[in-house]
Amino acid sequence: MGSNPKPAEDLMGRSNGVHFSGLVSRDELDKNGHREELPTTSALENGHKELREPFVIGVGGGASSGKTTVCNMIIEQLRDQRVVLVNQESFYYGLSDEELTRVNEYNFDHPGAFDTEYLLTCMENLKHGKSVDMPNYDFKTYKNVLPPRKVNPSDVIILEGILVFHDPRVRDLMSMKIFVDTDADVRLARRIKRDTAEKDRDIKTVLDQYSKFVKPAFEDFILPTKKYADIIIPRGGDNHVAIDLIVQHIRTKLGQHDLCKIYPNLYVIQSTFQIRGMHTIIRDAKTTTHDFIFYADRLIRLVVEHGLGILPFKEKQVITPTGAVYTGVDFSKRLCGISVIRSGESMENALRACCKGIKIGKILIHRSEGDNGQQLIYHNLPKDISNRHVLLLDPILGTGNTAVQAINLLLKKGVQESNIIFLNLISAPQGVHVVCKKFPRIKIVTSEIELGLNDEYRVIPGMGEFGDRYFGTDDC
Ligand SMILES: O=P(O)(O)OC[C@H]1O[C@H](OP(=O)(O)OP(=O)(O)O)[C@H](O)[C@@H]1O
Ligand SMILES: O=c1cc[nH]c(=O)[nH]1
Repeated sequence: MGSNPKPAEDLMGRSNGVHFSGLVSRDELDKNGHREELPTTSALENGHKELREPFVIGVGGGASSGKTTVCNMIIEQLRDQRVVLVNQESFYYGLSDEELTRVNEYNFDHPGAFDTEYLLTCMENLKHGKSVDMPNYDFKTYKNVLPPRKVNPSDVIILEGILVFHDPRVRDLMSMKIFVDTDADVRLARRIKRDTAEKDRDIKTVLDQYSKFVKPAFEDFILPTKKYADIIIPRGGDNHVAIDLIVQHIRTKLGQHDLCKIYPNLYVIQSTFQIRGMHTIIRDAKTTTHDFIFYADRLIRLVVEHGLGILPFKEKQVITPTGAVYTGVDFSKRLCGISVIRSGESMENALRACCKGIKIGKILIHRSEGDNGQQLIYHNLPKDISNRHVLLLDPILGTGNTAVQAINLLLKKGVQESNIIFLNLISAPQGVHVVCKKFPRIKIVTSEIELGLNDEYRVIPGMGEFGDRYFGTDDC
């Protein structure tokens, strides 16, 4: 089996010399302005090589074998990871006018029906941390339509399609290859049901297409790729045991690079769709100040509660109104908050709302351009700070230089390193490394770990200048 597309006549299921002349190639899309430039800002382009490579999963198998269900189940179970799904079908070549007149004779199950070169480019870019413009193939018009779908790099990339294991170059990008193996009669029954209900086709047309293209293509091109699979899932999405095992394996693989494994004092709050939703809003450049404050406050409250949750505790027993004994814990008493002016001040209200009457001090550090221009300008700290647990408040951990200055001051004032809990909304891996290496006993609590920093030491993807967005000074 070769990776070269067959000539056009095979795609049309005949040998009458029809050519691909009318097909829209990816290059033409470029020339016609159908595709935007790839963004230049990406973590890897900026040389942050310690970023982990995404885990690329290929999910192949015959048409209607249950690949989509398998992918959805994996995505659902990996909900705390960034996962992006790439469909091979998005890379169908658009049909020429000539081909459109005899669409029933076009072989959509042939490897040559896909623009594998562009698929490869997109996958390579995603794998190397770059965003891509995914083509938008329209199944009604059989054409590529605008706009393309912008896809950002993720921790996990799933490439799904009937022929994703056909080209060795695409296979080589995959960390795991899954073949969904479903009996031919089940696949045919599903196809008849789907095409008659959703595509308004009659049974005869469906069966004709099946015997002319789908079945031979399965035998000639799809089934032979089964041997490349690391895992073969019989019964597709019905096989919950297989999917649980796959997800566990992916988690283990991702965990090998997990900052939390390297630094046990780093706490990333457990993600939920609510938390992802709040992040989606505050990261969106179009979000209004009002909404930014609302959702940043919600997230900050979660981070603050999580931070309070790792304070030491003493056991305490109380008598409930029923006269029974309840064995619980007593809150830590000697606490204070220290906010890094000005973004850290956005976290004070949440801390006050959780800890009645808590003392809050402030530190002002001037962050000049670049990555090491920090200068301590002002501080106002509780006099007895050395006897307290300190919740250090700053929503952004970027290079870590501001945090290092702030923590050095706290240590100089006699605070024990192990009594400092640094609360962030988002943390760049670079900042985590800097802070955790220098102060191995402090604890960091954050709601998301970022991809990295750009050339200007801004967090990527980040949320821009937090202080300006929160305090409404971004138009000044
Ligand atoms: O880890 P670093 O690279 O040092 O960056 C993080 C610092 O940058 C932000 O403050 P900024 O200087 O934007 O000031 P602001 O809070 O007054 O807006 C943030 O609140 C941190 O204090
Ligand atoms: O991306 C960044 C970096 C530092 N401070 C911010 O507010 N945003």
